[in-house]
This record gives sequence, C-alpha cells and structure tokens, in this order.
Amino acid sequence: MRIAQALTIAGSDSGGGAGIQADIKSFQEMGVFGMSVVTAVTAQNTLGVHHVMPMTVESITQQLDAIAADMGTDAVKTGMLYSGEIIEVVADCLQTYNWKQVVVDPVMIAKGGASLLQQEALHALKHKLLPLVQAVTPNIPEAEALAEMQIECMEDMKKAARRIRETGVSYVVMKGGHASFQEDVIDYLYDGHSFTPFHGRRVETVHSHGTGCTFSAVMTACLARGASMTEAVQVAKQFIQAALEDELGIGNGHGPTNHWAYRKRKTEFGEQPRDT
Ligand SMILES: Nc1ncnc2c1ncn2[C@@H]1O[C@H](COP(=O)(O)OP(=O)(O)OP(=O)(O)O)[C@@H](O)[C@H]1O
Ligand SMILES: Cc1ncc(CO)c(N)n1
Repeated sequence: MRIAQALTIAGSDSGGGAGIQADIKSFQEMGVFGMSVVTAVTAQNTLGVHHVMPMTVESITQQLDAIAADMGTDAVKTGMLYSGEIIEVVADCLQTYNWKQVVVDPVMIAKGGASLLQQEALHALKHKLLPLVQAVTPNIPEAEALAEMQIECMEDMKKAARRIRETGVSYVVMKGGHASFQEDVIDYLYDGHSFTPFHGRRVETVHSHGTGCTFSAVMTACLARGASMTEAVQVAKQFIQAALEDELGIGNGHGPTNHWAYRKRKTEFGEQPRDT
C-alpha cells in the first residue's frame, strides 16, 4: 500500500507546540508521512517569541527542489512565511511542481503579539499565493487583515469569507477561536455557495499555543489521504478539540496542546482513530 505524504512549509518553533514541530506531530498522528521545508527558525517558548531568523531564499528553494525531485507529496500546507520574497518562491514552486492540494494557514502574529509576517508581505500573500491554492484558514485577526474589515459578529465572519474568496482561493475556513462574540467556538467552511458550520465547546485554557498550525496540518493530512474538504475540516475540528481538552500544562505561559489526545480518546472508546 502506498503511504500518503504531506509537506509543511513553515517556521520552526523551538518550543515544539506550533510551526513545523506541530505539523509533523499532527501528520504522524494522522498516519501520514511528514516532510518539511523550514522558512525561518524561531526561538520560542510558552512565554513568547524571542528571536526570528529567516532562511535564505536559496535554502528554501533547495529544500523544495529536493523534495520535488525525489519524493513528491500528496498535499502541502504553509504556515509562517515571514516575507514577500519567501512567499514568491513558494508560489513559484507550487506552480512549477503543480502541487494542487494546498492549505494556507495565513500566519501573521503569534499569540504573544510577535510578528511572524512582515507587513509588506500581506499583498504577496493575498495576490500571489491565495489564487493558487485550495484552502485558506484565517483566524479572526488574519481574516480582518485579508478582508480589510472589522469582524464583530457572525455575519461579519461570513462577509469577510466572501471577500477573501475573491482572491481566487477555492475554500475559506474561517476559524472562531478568537471570536469573543461566540459562546461555542464555531468555524465556517465557505465554498463559494454555502457556509458549513463546525461547532466545538469553548475550552477555557491558556494552553492553546499552536492551535491554528495543528488544525491546518490535520486538514492537510486528511486531504493527503483522499478526504473531501468537508471531512478534512470535520476531523481537524475533532482533533483540536481533543488536543485542547487534554491539557499538558507545560511551561509558565501559553503552553502547547496535546497532539496525541485525539488518538488516545479514540482508543479509550475502543475505536480506531478515524481513517479518512
Ligand atoms: N478555546 C478554544 N476552545 C475550543 N476550540 C478552540 C479554542 N481556541 C481555538 N479553537 C479551535 O482551534 C482551531 C484554531 O483556531 P484559532 O482561531 O485558535 O487559530 P489560530 O489563532 O490561528 O491559532 P495559533 O495562532 O495559536 O496557531 C479552530 O478550529 C478553533 O475553533
Ligand atoms: C513558527 C511558528 N509558526 C506559527 C505560529 C503561530 O502559532 C508560531 N507561534 N510559531
């Protein structure tokens, strides 16, 4: 049997809860072989981002070419891309290698407030990358930046999703983690015709570092295994709910979520982790 493969193009989080580390852990949990292209190395812990070192465009191109030349991939996700020039290299490679199943997590600002995307790179993200990809997964502040509007209610979430889809991306997954106007946490999948809601109970915890990375990585793994977009979002939502509820309590600040909680929960109830 051929093993599904997924590639993450993202930054390294030394703290292990977000970025490349969260993505590879999530791919592994979903039974998918994970590969990575490192765009930047961050010095991070649960207290914040202390240093950022972007990789050179040459290094990123070489990493992408190395994977394409030999291994290939069934699906790709992008996380922290940091600069306009890195976004352009990634967009060029997606076209050169005809990688079509691509999920963009439009990482902009870390939970502690540090910038993970230069302000001037927003234009490249919107106009060079999004037109090429299948799905984008903004949180509320990212959707506000992409749609150039404020989001204060559910109707605003939908309006912003419609605007973001005008960039050419096929699916917009509007995440509700930052939506203080919601009691439950509702994410919406917008395909240009209808909005599908995905409900989760709000978990009161400070240990939510890397939720967006983990969520988009699980989606990517599901797509790599042949799932539909709706199935991919559904599994990602269940995965992140379990990861938030099964607290690890690591560090003194915003700690990581539990990447093996979804598998543990399924096993405890005598089920196999869901194969998509
Ligand atoms: N407190 C919470 N309780 C339940 N689900 C949550 C909570 N916070 C986030 N989620 C879920 O986690 C996923 C990621 O959403 P979120 O809005 O936190 O992304 P994010 O801000 O990009 O994360 P990060 O920047 O930390 O990587 C979504 O499916 C969202 O519904
Ligand atoms: C490397 C990296 N990517 C993404 C995020 C967003 O959670 C983070 N904190 N660090």
